[in-house]
Amino acid sequence: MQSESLLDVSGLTKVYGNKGSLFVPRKEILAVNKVSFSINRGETFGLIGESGSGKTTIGRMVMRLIDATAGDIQYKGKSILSMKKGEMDKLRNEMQIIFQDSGSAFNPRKTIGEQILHPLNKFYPGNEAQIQYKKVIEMLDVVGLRSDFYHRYPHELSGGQRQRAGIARALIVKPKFLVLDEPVSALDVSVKAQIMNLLIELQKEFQLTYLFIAHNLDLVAYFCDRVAVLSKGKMIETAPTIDLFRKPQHEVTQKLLSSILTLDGDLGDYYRKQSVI
Ligand SMILES: Nc1ncnc2c1ncn2[C@@H]1O[C@H](COP(=O)(O)OP(=O)(O)OP(=O)(O)O)[C@@H](O)[C@H]1O
Repeated sequence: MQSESLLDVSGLTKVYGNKGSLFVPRKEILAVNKVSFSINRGETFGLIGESGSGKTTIGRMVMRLIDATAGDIQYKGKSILSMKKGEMDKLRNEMQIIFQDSGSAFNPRKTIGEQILHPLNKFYPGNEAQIQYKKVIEMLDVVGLRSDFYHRYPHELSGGQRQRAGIARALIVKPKFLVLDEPVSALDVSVKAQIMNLLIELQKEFQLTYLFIAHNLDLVAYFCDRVAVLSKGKMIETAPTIDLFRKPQHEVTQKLLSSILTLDGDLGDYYRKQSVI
């Protein structure tokens, strides 16, 4: 693995708030408080913390879906916060996001194939329809869906299949960096493992770099190279995954780890086998 950094986040801060009025008092929430981290090419960097700790807000700022209040985000050494729209649009195919239920973002009235094809048309306009169609079929195959899924509608797919389709739609534009915002939280345990394995295979195949957001540690141990722990908007600990599991420094991290110790069945066994707990 190359150790050159792909993404550098420094002093990133987000304050949510209303402006206030005569009748509504001004209220501000410091959701992310001076967070800094770097992600190396090919690495999977985990961001964990309890609900409301600011993980999703960071993921969205990195994707520039929302504005940062302060700080900087550099992608390949270039500040994305100061990029003009045209420049950012070009970057959009390199940076993609997968949500908890990517399927909910699909239009219920269009087929899966049409919707996977949509970003392809946007980023690579003018390609012949037949070539575009072939690319979509190839991508369906990459994520483990048969070609007939092209003509299916979102409601005809299971949760796991929809998440596969969501991953196909993100990958069709050949991204280099993916924000995975709780990508398997909404899925059944057995499907969770399949999707996680798929993400691991895809990372190898396409040399992807991941920012993996999760609210607990149950998948982090086998998925992430390094992990950062967030609490109330602040990054309280960051370490290679194995170190974090063996020697958690912070009370919040210890608490998150203790929830794994009580895990029943497969995952608990998995961690014990790996000697991480
Ligand atoms: N659009 C918004 N307007 C106002 N406050 C918000 C908004 N989005 C998030 N917040 C607040 O910002 C803080 C961080 O929220 P965020 O969703 O980033 O946390 P999270 O760690 O991703 O939580 P979860 O695991 O529940 O998704 C919370 O206090 C939340 O209530």
